[in-house]
Amino acid sequence: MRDSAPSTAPLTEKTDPEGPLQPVRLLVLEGKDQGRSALLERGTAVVGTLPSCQLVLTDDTVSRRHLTIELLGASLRVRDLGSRNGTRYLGARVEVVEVPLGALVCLGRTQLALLPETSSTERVSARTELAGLLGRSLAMRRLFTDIERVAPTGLPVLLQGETGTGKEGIARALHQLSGKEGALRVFDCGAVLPGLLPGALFGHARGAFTGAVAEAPGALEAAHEGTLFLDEVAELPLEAQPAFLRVLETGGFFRLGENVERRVRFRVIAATHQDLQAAVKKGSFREDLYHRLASVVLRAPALRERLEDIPLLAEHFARSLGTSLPLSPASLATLTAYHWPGNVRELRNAVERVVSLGAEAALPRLATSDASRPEDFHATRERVLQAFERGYLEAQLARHKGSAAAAARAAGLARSYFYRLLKTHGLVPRRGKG
Ligand SMILES: Nc1ncnc2c1ncn2[C@@H]1O[C@H](COP(=O)(O)OP(=O)(O)OP(=O)(O)O)[C@@H](O)[C@H]1O
Repeated sequence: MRDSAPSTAPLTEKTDPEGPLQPVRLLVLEGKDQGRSALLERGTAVVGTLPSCQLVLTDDTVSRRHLTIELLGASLRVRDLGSRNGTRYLGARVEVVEVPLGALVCLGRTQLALLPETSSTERVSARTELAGLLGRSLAMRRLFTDIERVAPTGLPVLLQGETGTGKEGIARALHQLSGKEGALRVFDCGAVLPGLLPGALFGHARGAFTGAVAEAPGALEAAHEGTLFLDEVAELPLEAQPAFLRVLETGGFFRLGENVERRVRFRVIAATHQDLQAAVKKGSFREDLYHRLASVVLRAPALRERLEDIPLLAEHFARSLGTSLPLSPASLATLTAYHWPGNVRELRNAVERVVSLGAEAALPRLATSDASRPEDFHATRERVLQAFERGYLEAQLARHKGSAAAAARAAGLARSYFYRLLKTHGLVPRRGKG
């Protein structure tokens, strides 16, 4: 059989209905062999510590022939070869799993990225944390590289991304790594009434408007020599936009009710979850201001595009609540199958619920509330089932002290079927306990 007896030479090329096979780079992101890589152009590659493998690793948590990776076209099939420490995908131990291009797979302590060769591997950072931002996924590692490159330039940055994806965190990281002496000043354009916004941004003189009993500086002055983070920038009223563009271009501005020009120097980072170019087309956002703000555009990826980050973030949030979060494979599968419309913020809330209510009470709400996810049914089903089966079998075996016969009885399954399931998941009942 081709998969169970992989050779080190490329195997027969497959024709795939989804198009020609594109080469994939197997790149070690974490572990003893970090940076080591191999190109898979066709067929199947074996990864392990034996010199005959296509990708040879020296990590002693990796087996001699640990797994195979088969090129299928738009996806890859990863098959564990009965390794000692197992193969993990999205936190769950897997035997055979079909993964998309760009997936991360763990072999013991080694983390392997399966990258389309066309995408630049040089942009992938080796770190999993940057200035308070956590991320293990490729999307976040690429973002880390971009942040490190852009931070010291002082260029305006436009952050785009859904709500809760961490745009403010990215702005803080850019500021922290910029070397600027001044502070980071957050100004949320959506949180101030449009009529009060110019005063809050530019400051005002005494008596500039009813209630202005004393003069006050605005956010611009507070950001002097630092960074102004303009959140929800699409909400900046059209009337305030020319004056704001002017301060970005010349550094000069007027407080409301004053005719003496003041000068400031700051870096601007703007963020929005809206399509700002569409707002330009619609006429609610000035095109010249858009171009000024969008010198560099960084995208904060949605959580469902970086499922590999979920275990890391969940543990982080649990730690910050002073506890730990041992998630069962089934809980992890629920978390990775969910659509996360509220992104990392919603994950943080879910972890809080798990910590106070327990996974059984908190997680089904996610599993049933996700009617909106239209895609990836088969992959999701496969993932959830695999993780559930394994978690269930492990728990039954543990409860019955390793006796497969007793566990099968308790589960209401035929013993032969139970054994087949154990074999599929690479689980071994305790010797003599059948
Ligand atoms: N990569 C990350 N690592 C650690 N924490 C994160 C990360 N991304 C987001 N968070 C956390 O998730 C929460 C939401 O993040 P943040 O407020 O930065 O999102 P946002 O994109 O600015 O949201 P909004 O568009 O609603 O303003 C915060 O508690 C933040 O600390």
